[in-house]
Amino acid sequence: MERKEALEIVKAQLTEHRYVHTVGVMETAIELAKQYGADEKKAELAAIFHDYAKFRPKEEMKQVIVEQKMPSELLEYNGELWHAPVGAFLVEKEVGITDSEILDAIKYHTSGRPGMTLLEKVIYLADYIEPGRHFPGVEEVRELAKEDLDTALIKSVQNTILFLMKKNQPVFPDTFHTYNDLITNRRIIK
Ligand SMILES: Nc1ncnc2c1ncn2[C@@H]1O[C@H](COP(=O)(O)OP(=O)(O)O)[C@@H](O)[C@H]1O
Ligand SMILES: [Fe+2]
Repeated sequence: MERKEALEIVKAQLTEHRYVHTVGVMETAIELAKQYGADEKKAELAAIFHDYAKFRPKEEMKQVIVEQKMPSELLEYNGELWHAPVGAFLVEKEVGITDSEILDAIKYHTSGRPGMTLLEKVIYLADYIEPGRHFPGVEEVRELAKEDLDTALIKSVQNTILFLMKKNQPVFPDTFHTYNDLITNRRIIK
């Protein structure tokens, strides 16, 4: 699918603000893909559609999670997590994208998962550091992303966990597992 068509499709699903964010993620994801050797076209499409389901009603997302037999544990945690797996499902069903690497990058863009693929890492990180993001710690992660993908990813996952914990919010465990996986495998390499 061409970029223009993909952007038109997703624009209809998003607010203007979220659309601008999406274009930022797209540009950042392509840059990261170039830098770290991921598939640029897949990065482009995964980025464009990563927040496809962001504004679906909570009830609709809940229904998809139940009907598609996604982990029911998701329903016990922040509803903000749901748009990622539900988005992957709807992008296949409604947009017709069938590439499993693209769909998985959408599916895991919020929680991460142990054993993330290169493309999944690129999308997670691009979502975190795109130029429209302004929050404490983002500049440090932008700098790390210039040097090493996993180091930047670890920092962004740590920041996300710390952010939730400081607000006394529950943390969906996949994000802890992502952190443990990244930090453990990095130690083996070093
Ligand atoms: N492990 C987690 N447990 C609970 N909430 C999480 C977890 N990881 C991320 N979130 C929350 O999910 C929300 C959406 O995250 P994300 O999809 O990365 O960004 P965006 O808001 O751009 O869609 C954020 O508010 C974040 O704090
Ligand atoms: Fe998102």
